[in-house]
Amino acid sequence: MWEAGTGLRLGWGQSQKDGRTASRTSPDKGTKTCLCAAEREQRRGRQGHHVQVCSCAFFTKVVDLGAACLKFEIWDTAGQEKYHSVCRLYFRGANAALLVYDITRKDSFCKAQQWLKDLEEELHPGEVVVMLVGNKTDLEEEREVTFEEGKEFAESKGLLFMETSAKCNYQVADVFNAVARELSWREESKEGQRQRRDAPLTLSERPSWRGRCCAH
Ligand SMILES: Nc1nc2c(ncn2[C@@H]2O[C@H](COP(=O)(O)OP(=O)(O)OP(=O)(O)O)[C@@H](O)[C@H]2O)c(=O)[nH]1
Repeated sequence: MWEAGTGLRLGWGQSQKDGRTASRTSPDKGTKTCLCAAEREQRRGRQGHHVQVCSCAFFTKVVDLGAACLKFEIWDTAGQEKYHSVCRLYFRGANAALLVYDITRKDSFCKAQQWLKDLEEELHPGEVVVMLVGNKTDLEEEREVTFEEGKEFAESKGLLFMETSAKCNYQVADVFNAVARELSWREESKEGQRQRRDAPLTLSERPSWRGRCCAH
């Protein structure tokens, strides 16, 4: 089994507008804990465990890709402003991050963009798989961020993108599978590069193109 290092950081819910109450609360409150919970619910009885600590929750998840298994160590960090600085500590050493926003809150989408800037300060670009996740697709009639807006922003920053509903369990497992596939693919291509670099030079092979000396 290939272990994905120190794991996946889940960040950061930014808003709450509950469908039942339509109440607006802190723009830092979001949907990622439910996304994790939905994912855990789906694989109840399978591998993985969950531990709650003050500003974040920790759990593990194994994704089976067929050729390889990835074990995620997932930190679900609190989105609220008061935990902002402590949550930054969890970015370090991460292999992947999920930036979760609420599609019914524009400010949630903006907050996700701010969190991305923080993430970029802590992590080397290209080294970490980041997925932008627009959650609460079940509240389509309250949508404030279009699918295209999310997708365009994600593409402009080289992020993976998906929309989910934790409530309806829509595309929740797909988020984790897509991140696992991307991590696995990147690992394979790094391994391929290493092998090509370390391959011994075979002197008996003729180069396909024979350059002429500049003097002739
Ligand atoms: N309709 C709907 N509501 C959701 C969905 N996901 C989460 N919620 C609701 O959104 C609110 C916030 O969800 P949480 O998952 O606790 O948010 P969070 O991002 O973890 O919040 P912090 O940890 O405080 O940052 C809760 O009232 C959830 O019931 C969803 O897919 N659809």
